[in-house]
Amino acid sequence: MNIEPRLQEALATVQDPEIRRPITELGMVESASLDDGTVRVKVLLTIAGCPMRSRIEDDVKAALAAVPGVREVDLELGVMSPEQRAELRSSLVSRTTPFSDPASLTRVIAIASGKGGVGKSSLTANLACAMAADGLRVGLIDADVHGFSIPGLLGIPGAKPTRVDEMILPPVAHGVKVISIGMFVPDNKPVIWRGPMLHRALEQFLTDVHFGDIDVLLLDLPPGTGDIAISVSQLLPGSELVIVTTPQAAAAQVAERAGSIAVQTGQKVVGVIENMSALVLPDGSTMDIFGSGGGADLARRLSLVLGNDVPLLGQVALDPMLRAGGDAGVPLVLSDPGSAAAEQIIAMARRLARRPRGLSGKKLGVTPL
Ligand SMILES: Nc1ncnc2c1ncn2[C@@H]1O[C@H](COP(=O)(O)OP(=O)(O)OP(=O)(O)O)[C@@H](O)[C@H]1O
Repeated sequence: MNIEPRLQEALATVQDPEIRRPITELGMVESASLDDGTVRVKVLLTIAGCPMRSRIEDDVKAALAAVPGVREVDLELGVMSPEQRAELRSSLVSRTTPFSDPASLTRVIAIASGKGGVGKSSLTANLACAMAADGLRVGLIDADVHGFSIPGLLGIPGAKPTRVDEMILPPVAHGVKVISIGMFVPDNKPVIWRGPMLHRALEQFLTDVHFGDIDVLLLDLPPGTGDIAISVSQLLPGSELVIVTTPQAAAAQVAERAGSIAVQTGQKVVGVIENMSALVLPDGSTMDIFGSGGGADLARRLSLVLGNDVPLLGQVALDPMLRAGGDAGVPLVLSDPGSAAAEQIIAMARRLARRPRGLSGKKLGVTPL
């Protein structure tokens, strides 16, 4: 198809909001021509009833209207044929788990905890948003199969992924591509799957969900050392672990077990986060509701057990606003980035995402002359 360069250029600025690639690259522009100030353009949606229809419509019209000499935009919307969809799918999806490829440059970080309720999901949601706000391309898998809460924490409780045949497009919240097992079970029903089913579900997330090129993939693991933690280590052998604990000694002891699985799985524990640290009272004094020292203690013990330095990445104070941000679906790092708890999380997000990475063994995609 021959499209005038000026129109082609304008249309290339329009992205499919879910796939996040220019519509010109996705075969969505069937035709476009300029005649006496009027552009006639036909755009093909990936599926009938595409939820992004009006957004694409608006973006195409705005992009073309800005081309000098264009007075009117006559936009026709169509739907891709099954063959066109198959072509799009094969250009986007690899049937293997892309993140397990040793050449993948996506950093995969699984957030784990020993006990439940220590704030692992809240921190994962905040870390993901902090990274995205920093300009990184971020994916987030809510693998907390029995206690999935990420969609709610990110303000998209009822969101469903768009399916294009076998390809699954993750909803985007606050710039983060999110997929959760909760998006596939109707009416908040409990997930009663065990081992092999969970493994298969995770595998499907990793192969069929189109995250595209992302810098970081975060996984919110269930608490403890169950099936999912093992599956993550098998499906993503290069993944790293962050362990969340409270300052309480008993919680840190349970968390040590979650971190110690790295001895068996060969994963690297890249740090400990202490959450629910001292509450700052209105008069400026502090109160250690859950005791103190658990994070530093856990980091020290894991360093001994694993034989490498496991740092305490940071301490996040108990902060009612952090809880309120989760309830409202707007993580604290976005609603009040200047608060002490948000600053801690933002600093940890930078530390985790911006670590220099060893490139040994990775294909760089360049050929020396
Ligand atoms: N730093 C904090 N200050 C105040 N409230 C917090 C903080 N961190 C987490 N919370 C609150 O504690 C509760 C538990 O947090 P969250 O659901 O994130 O824990 P979790 O470890 O993911 O639990 P589970 O794995 O069992 O689902 C939530 O109500 C959350 O809003």
